[in-house]
Amino acid sequence: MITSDRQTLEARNVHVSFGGIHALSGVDLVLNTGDILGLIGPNGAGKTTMVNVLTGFQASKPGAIILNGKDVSRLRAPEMARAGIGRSFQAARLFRNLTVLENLIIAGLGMGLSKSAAAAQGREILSWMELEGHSEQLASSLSYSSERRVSIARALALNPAFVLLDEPASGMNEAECAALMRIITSLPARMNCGVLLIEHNMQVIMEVCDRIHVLDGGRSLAEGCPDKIKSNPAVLRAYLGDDAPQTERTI
Ligand SMILES: Nc1ncnc2c1ncn2[C@@H]1O[C@H](COP(=O)(O)OP(=O)(O)OP(=O)(O)O)[C@@H](O)[C@H]1O
Repeated sequence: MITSDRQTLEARNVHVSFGGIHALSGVDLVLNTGDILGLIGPNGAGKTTMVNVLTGFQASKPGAIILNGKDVSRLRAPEMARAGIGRSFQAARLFRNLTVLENLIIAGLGMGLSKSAAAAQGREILSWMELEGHSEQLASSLSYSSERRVSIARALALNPAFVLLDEPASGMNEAECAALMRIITSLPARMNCGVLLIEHNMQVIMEVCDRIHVLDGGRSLAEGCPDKIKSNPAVLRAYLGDDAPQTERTI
């Protein structure tokens, strides 16, 4: 059920280590419904690990995930999804021998909808994602770009309050990426959801996001609106190295 209430997802003091590698060290992050938050940083900064923590695929020790004031750190991935935290994966995980609409119906059924309600919801989401023409197509026969869109559509069919998208446009050409970003921009108003977006194309991130959180080496480097981030000297150094000019330079 889509509500108009403002909801909040918080990561507090998140720590994740893999052996001796500190993937995340003391990261705080807040995502509100209605907002698009960009999560950026150089390779290995900890972006995917943060998405894994927020969606219950990875534990944070110490640290906590707080959903609307309630500690949900102990929930595992399927429970996080039911609690309203959805994600898409870098590789689409569709039921390949089912149609596109059937993939969405299964997600809706899993959320307790009747078959007709799940089908109606699925058709609506396919229209948002500009995929109406593909509803009866087998998932196995989709083009790469459509398959990625369907995987986002399926995440939306779980009716999440928060949608975490890890490089959703990776491998797409410029036009496909622009079309997808136009759709992503419309999601907060359509679903009253919050979107967390990982994307390496800085121009895209600056255009699409309300706020941007920058990670570097597992630590928070900066957070703010795109204009502030693109002229932040510490962010410039992280992306451009010590050669970054000190003034009047943006990403
Ligand atoms: N399962 C794992 N086992 C060991 N090390 C890992 C594991 N997952 C991530 N790491 C390490 O943790 C650090 C953060 O990785 P992560 O994938 O979160 O970064 P990222 O910012 O998403 O990088 P990229 O932009 O390259 O996708 C990296 O040093 C990575 O090698």
